[in-house]
Amino acid sequence: MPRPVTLTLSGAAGQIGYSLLFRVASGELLGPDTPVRVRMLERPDALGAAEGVALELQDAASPLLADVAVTADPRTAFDGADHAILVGARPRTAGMERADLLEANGAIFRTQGAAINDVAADDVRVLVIGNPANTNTMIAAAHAPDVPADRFTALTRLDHNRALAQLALRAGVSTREIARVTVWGNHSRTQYPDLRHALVGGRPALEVVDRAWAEGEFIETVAQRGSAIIAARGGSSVASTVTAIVDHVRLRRGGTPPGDWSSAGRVSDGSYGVPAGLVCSFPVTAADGDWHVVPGLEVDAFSRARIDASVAELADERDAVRHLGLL
Ligand SMILES: NC(=O)C1=CN([C@@H]2O[C@H](COP(=O)(O)OP(=O)(O)OC[C@H]3O[C@@H](n4cnc5c(N)ncnc54)[C@H](O)[C@@H]3O)[C@@H](O)[C@H]2O)C=CC1
Ligand SMILES: O=C([O-])CC(=O)C(=O)O
Repeated sequence: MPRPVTLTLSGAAGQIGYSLLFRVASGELLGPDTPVRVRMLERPDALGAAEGVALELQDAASPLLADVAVTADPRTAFDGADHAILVGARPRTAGMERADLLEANGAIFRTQGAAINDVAADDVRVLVIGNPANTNTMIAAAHAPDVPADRFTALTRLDHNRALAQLALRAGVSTREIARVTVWGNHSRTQYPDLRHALVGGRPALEVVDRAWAEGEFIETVAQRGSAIIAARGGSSVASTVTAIVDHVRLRRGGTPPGDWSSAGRVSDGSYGVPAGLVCSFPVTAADGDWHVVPGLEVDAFSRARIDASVAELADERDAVRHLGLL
């Protein structure tokens, strides 16, 4: 057996945490031969619930679970972390303005970023799920100056999977037949799911589905899927989010298939005209355990306008958190 890796999960007693931990125990996230030390980070008032999840995790009797611990202290939780999955966030409640949400979550991600900087393993990889995911990632990375910025990603694989599924339904094919879908921008309604470079059975997607659908209904369906799930279920996506987390981590570690790519929110280095420092979803390949932005894709006027609109929202969020002193 290889040495155990340490995985720290914030929000471990929440819906996503409750489901994800059992995918860790089964070996789906980190592989069937990797023992894991799980560190569950929760708010003080949810420690009891987190302890209950830890008891259930023990009852999974997984040979891969080397150790499970629960804490409300970020510095204890991230000590030696190889993988940090940041799910815990303050949800928007009645009467909260957008700025209140940014402020409450900004404070959480500032503290956690600083703790990761100080005590996590040197090669830590950080995946942020808690919303607003892109801006939370930017704040965490900004407070971890000793950790290379490209070790931080915001989850947009859920949006990517939603795009794959909608295209597969429209084209009447399996998602296995589809490659090179991209989600650009913010994990919000302004995101741009892009079929310009996508392939269906090796053919350009825009020769298989009609352009009006690709530029209209498709984008709206994918971008508003989170809201549609909330309206239908009375709660936000959980199982599909966990599936996307598993996809993201497995692809990063195992590599994206030749000729295909995924999407992930990355600290921009200025690629595709996205201002450096913003955390924007890009097309990405994985090799040797790292994500790389796919270079050199043509961006036509339609795509440019869509990307710019989502990037403008990211810049607004950055300005708001700067104003709050969180950057
Ligand atoms: N990026 C994406 O694709 C998606 C993001 N999300 C976001 O993921 C987040 C979590 O969703 P759920 O698990 O369904 O919510 P939830 O409310 O069931 O769980 C959140 C958990 O985080 C904990 N928490 C809050 N502040 C914390 C802190 N400072 N430290 C540690 N734990 C803390 C809470 O006590 C709670 O147990 C939400 O922000 C949601 O909007 C959800 C679906 C998709
Ligand atoms: O809006 C939410 O809280 C859930 C979410 O991010 C999504 O389903 O994409």
